[in-house]
Amino acid sequence: MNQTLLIAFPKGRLGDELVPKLAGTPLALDTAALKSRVLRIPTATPGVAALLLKGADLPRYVAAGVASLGIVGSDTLDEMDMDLLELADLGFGACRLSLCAKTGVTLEDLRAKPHLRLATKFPKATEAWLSREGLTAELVPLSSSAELAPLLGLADAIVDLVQTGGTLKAHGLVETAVLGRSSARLVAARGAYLSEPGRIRPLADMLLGALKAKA
Ligand SMILES: Nc1ncnc2c1ncn2[C@@H]1O[C@H](COP(=O)(O)OP(=O)(O)OP(=O)(O)O)[C@@H](O)[C@H]1O
Ligand SMILES: O=P(O)(O)OC[C@H]1O[C@H](OP(=O)(O)OP(=O)(O)O)[C@H](O)[C@@H]1O
Repeated sequence: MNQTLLIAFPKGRLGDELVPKLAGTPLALDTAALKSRVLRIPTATPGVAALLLKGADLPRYVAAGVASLGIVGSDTLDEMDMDLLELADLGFGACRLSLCAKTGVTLEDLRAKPHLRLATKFPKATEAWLSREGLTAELVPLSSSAELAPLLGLADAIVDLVQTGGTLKAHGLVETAVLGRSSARLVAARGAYLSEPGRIRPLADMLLGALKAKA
């Protein structure tokens, strides 16, 4: 390969799951570089490197063709209008997007509120659910620690990701409705993938093969 191929790698939870899965495979990330502050990490395959990115920024690198492939949660993809080709559901990073309220507050209680306030960093999925349910609400934009909002009166309920349910429990909250499910997806820029399949498809196969071998 004459030009380095870049894979957009997620930082955070998905990256924490992905890095060990790739250890010992052709796409293992260089451990010394991972321990440094460097954000472009060589892999075990010459000519292939990883860019460490936050989920919310990652689709942009792929859509622009800067990265040939990316790995990102479907919850993030669903919030963004990016023309990406979804190549595979990688299965890990599974969680659900749920409406959650204080224990004892039911979905009917929330429906009955004349002015419902929902705190979330998922406005698109929340608006879509509200519209399906025939409800309206004021959205309170938050980017983290949403569980505090109902406890402190900033909102009546939250729409947030739930995996183990441990964070909800620790704050006396319960799920009142599941809006959707999420897992890690392998994505490519539609144009680049279709016009240069000979370049990107072998890389996608290498990644899928590496994950399969370690499964
Ligand atoms: N319990 C969970 N809570 C949040 N995200 C989860 C969970 N389980 C799996 N995920 C996946 O991990 C992604 C979020 O990872 P993380 O919270 O580390 O994000 P990030 O990219 O650092 O963004 P931010 O800090 O803005 O949330 C989600 O988009 C989702 O696909
Ligand atoms: O069901 P659980 O397994 O407890 O996971 C759910 C929690 O994890 C995420 O938060 P994260 O730790 O990413 O922090 P954040 O509040 O900054 O998003 C999510 O927003 C929930 O708060």
